[in-house]
Amino acid sequence: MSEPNAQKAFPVSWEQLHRDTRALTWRLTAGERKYKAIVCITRGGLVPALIVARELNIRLIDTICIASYHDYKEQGDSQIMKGIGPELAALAADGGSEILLIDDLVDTGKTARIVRDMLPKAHFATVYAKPMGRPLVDTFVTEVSQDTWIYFPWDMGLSFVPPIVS
Ligand SMILES: O=P(O)(O)OC[C@H]1O[C@H](OP(=O)(O)OP(=O)(O)O)[C@H](O)[C@@H]1O
Ligand SMILES: O=c1[nH]c(=O)c2nc[nH]c2[nH]1
Ligand SMILES: [Mg+2]
Repeated sequence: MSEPNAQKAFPVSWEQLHRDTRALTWRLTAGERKYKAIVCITRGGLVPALIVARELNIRLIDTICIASYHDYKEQGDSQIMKGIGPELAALAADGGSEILLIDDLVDTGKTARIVRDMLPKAHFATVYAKPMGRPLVDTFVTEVSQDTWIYFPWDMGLSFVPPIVS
């Protein structure tokens, strides 16, 4: 995130994520392109990839395992722990024109740049986008400002909320 001190919160429930990811899939079906495989960027891309795979009836799914936010909200060096597997070598050979790359969001675009370099012809889709990363995404659903932190349902739990007026 470019402005770590100026933060707005954008909490996303499971239902909203499901709805937004279905909306992403509808956008993906609007184009002519057909995909033979999904490559999701773990871990955040796993849940959207499940939903898109179900909607597009794609069963060939691989992962690229990258971590860059080691401490909460603090970006460090990107660690690539796994690239695409040998089963997808033939599909990746032309740069991935029949591969759909999925992540939950783009923020600074650092992760997106790494996967785009690996598969330059793949279609890159995310559910959410921030302005710095947006030019690197082919299809997304909702844009939030750069100083917004998106809270995903797997990172949250039910807790007491103090009344507005006390
Ligand atoms: O555009 P960027 O600034 O690179 O940020 C976006 C990436 O950051 C998050 O992943 P993270 O590295 O936190 O790992 P995770 O998916 O395992 O939570 C998110 O899931 C994206 O992959
Ligand atoms: O849960 C998250 N929310 C975000 O807004 C974000 N940006 C990068 N990585 C992120 N992870
Ligand atoms: Mg991630």
